[in-house]
Amino acid sequence: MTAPLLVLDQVVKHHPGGRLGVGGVSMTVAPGETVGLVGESGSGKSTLARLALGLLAPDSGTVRFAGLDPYRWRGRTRRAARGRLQFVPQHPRGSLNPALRAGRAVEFALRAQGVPRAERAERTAELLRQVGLDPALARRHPRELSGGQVQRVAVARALATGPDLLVCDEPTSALDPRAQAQVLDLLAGLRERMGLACLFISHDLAVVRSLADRVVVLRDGAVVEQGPVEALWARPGHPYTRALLDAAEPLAPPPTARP
Ligand SMILES: Nc1ncnc2c1ncn2[C@@H]1O[C@H](COP(=O)(O)OP(=O)(O)OP(=O)(O)O)[C@@H](O)[C@H]1O
Repeated sequence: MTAPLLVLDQVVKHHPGGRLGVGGVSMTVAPGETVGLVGESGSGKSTLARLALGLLAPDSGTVRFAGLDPYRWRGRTRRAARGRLQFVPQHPRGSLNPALRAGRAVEFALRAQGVPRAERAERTAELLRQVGLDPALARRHPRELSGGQVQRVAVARALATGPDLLVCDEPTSALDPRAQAQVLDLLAGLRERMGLACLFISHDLAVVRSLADRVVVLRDGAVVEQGPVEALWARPGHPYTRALLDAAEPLAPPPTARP
């Protein structure tokens, strides 16, 4: 069996003030696998994402990406490993500099990876095409792009470093249904074409069902249940999962299915 890319083992994290973020979480993401992380607001999803990305240190337990502790990456290891693990945020407008044209955001990511200046414009155009955007949009500022287009730029920027795993924290929840369906299609396509693994965080179970291979259900910082997506939908083993499923809205139809 292939070794998992991301491993969390008995991870505990309290926030300042003593509030529990996650309390003993163990989970994995295998190469090429999409794992949905679901749970109500405050269940610990974002805390877990930040631990996985090495932005927070666990109080106890271990986090490993490709066998290394992402919180302790330094120097050259950091640059190489950081490129393999990328983040797609909920509000990409907030993570793109409003003063910079969209293409520059992607170029900066390429520069950080040591891509020579002469190659950056062409690589940027390639990446924008890869996420379904016209490379001419590279010249626009974020305010001149739709929410869905900005999110695609954020994905292009994440792809610039050649990642093995994307951590996506509610990447579609700020989008209208049409843009949401397009970004979900994009992520599904990246998995098919590039074998990209994804830790996909969402409170929206219909979205998770459409994308994930496996689901991890968090409640109050603990995993109440995890398993393959269809098995979990057919036979939720925990009343909390059942309640989440009962409360789930059906996913809006993809744009092509609309009149
Ligand atoms: N920086 C912080 N300081 C103090 N407490 C925090 C901090 N970040 C998160 N928490 C607390 O940790 C718990 C888990 O929060 P977290 O943001 O991880 O949950 P979540 O499932 O991502 O929620 P949401 O869906 O609302 O984003 C919550 O009780 C939250 O109030």
